[in-house]
Amino acid sequence: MTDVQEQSSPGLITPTATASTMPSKVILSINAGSSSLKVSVFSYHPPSSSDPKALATIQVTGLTAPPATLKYDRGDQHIKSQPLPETDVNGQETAYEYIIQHLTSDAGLPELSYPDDIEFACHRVVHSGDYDRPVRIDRDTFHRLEELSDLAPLHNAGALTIVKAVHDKCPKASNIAFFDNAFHQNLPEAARTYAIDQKVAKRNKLRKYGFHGLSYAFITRSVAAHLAVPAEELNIVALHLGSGASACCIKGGQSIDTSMGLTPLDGLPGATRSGSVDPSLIFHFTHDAGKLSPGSSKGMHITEAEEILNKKSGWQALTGTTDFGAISAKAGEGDAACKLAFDIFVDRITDFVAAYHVKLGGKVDALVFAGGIGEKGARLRQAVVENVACLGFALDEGRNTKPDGEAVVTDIGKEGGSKHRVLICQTDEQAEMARECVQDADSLRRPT
Ligand SMILES: Nc1ncnc2c1ncn2[C@@H]1O[C@H](COP(=O)(O)OP(=O)(O)O)[C@@H](O)[C@H]1O
Ligand SMILES: CC(=O)OP(=O)(O)O
Ligand SMILES: [Mg+2]
Repeated sequence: MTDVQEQSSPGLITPTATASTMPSKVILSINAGSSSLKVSVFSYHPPSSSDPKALATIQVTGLTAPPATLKYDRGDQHIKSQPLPETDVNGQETAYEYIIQHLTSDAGLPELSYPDDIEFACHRVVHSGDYDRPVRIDRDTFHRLEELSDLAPLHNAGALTIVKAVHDKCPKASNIAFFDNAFHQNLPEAARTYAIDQKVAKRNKLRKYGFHGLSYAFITRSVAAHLAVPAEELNIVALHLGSGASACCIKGGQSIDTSMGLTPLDGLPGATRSGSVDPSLIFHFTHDAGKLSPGSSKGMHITEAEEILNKKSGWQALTGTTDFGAISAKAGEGDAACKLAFDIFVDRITDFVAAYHVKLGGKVDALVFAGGIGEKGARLRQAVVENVACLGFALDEGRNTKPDGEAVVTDIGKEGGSKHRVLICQTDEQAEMARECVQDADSLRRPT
């Protein structure tokens, strides 16, 4: 990748001229994570359903560890990285406004000069309840997804704020929701059922849903292609380690278990999340567990218990920062709190890798690291692989510390010394949405 100066503002191009000179259509793929907003711009040529072409990716990261940082890549050029003043960008909504303004005023991206150039806006919606396929968001679906905000308190509301902004500012775009839990829809009954009164469970839809599914779908396809194995035959243990972290056991290309549950709180700890704890712990932590937290809003009711476990725990509570890169570095320098946070993460990840290795009967094509920490955290990968060495995993130290930054999938396993492959996959939830969108474009497009 080369660094280039950003081009100045575009000259005025009329929407008609844009449409007549640009026969391709633009897809905006929007991924509202718990600490970041990542937006990619794609073009595609209807009616072709071949993979859309990535034009640009812009991301605001570190929303929970201000100042947030902007990173912008167009084509294969890195355009800029810069911190953003907290007064300008301090949450999903302001981040989106900043991003769309930035994209439409970049002369180097003539395909997206006006909001109306966007045909499809794809939104990553973490919790879908019962929807198992992407849906066009109309008034009815919007309200149904709004009702689920309580179950994904760090995600759904932020994503829906952006849906509203796109709807207001780009009225011609079709807004499509892609669901993070859809990949896990065929979890075996024993894996998805909690041992509670089944009448209540069914009535209130209390079961394991699992998340990070767009990422796991991308990982499954990319790793299968890399290993030249049909996706339907691929067995992997995949780790999506970002601000929210999860593990997934993928057998024959399908999720057969995953660490997140009814909500993204369960399983591994994260930036501000506790991960699994004894459910009784919260009643000893505070007597106000069941009271509504002041963080509740009209559209989202969360209790003190949920506020504490989702937003006041994890790396933030243990170390004072949500930046796992910094925690890793300080752990290496001997900082006790950071070392403990690092060791807790490694310990919990180890448990899932071991359990999923057994669920796959030891027939594991690869252990796959993905997400911000999985892709960039060499120390973390090394510590995890050392812990599961007895299962037949080993790293090539050189490739682990200096993986190929450009490849989607990189092999970091020890050649001849690792029974199972160890891979890094640069996962791309935005690309996954755009690809699924193009494949179903005719049924997803809003009627004219
Ligand atoms: N070099 C690094 N080593 C370990 N972790 C890193 C590194 N660089 C970034 N990270 C971490 O990646 C996490 C963000 O992951 P990402 O997948 O982008 O988040 P999100 O869940 O918001 O999509 C943050 O905790 C960040 O500190
Ligand atoms: C589901 C989830 O936790 O997502 P993220 O890691 O993007 O916050
Ligand atoms: Mg993410």
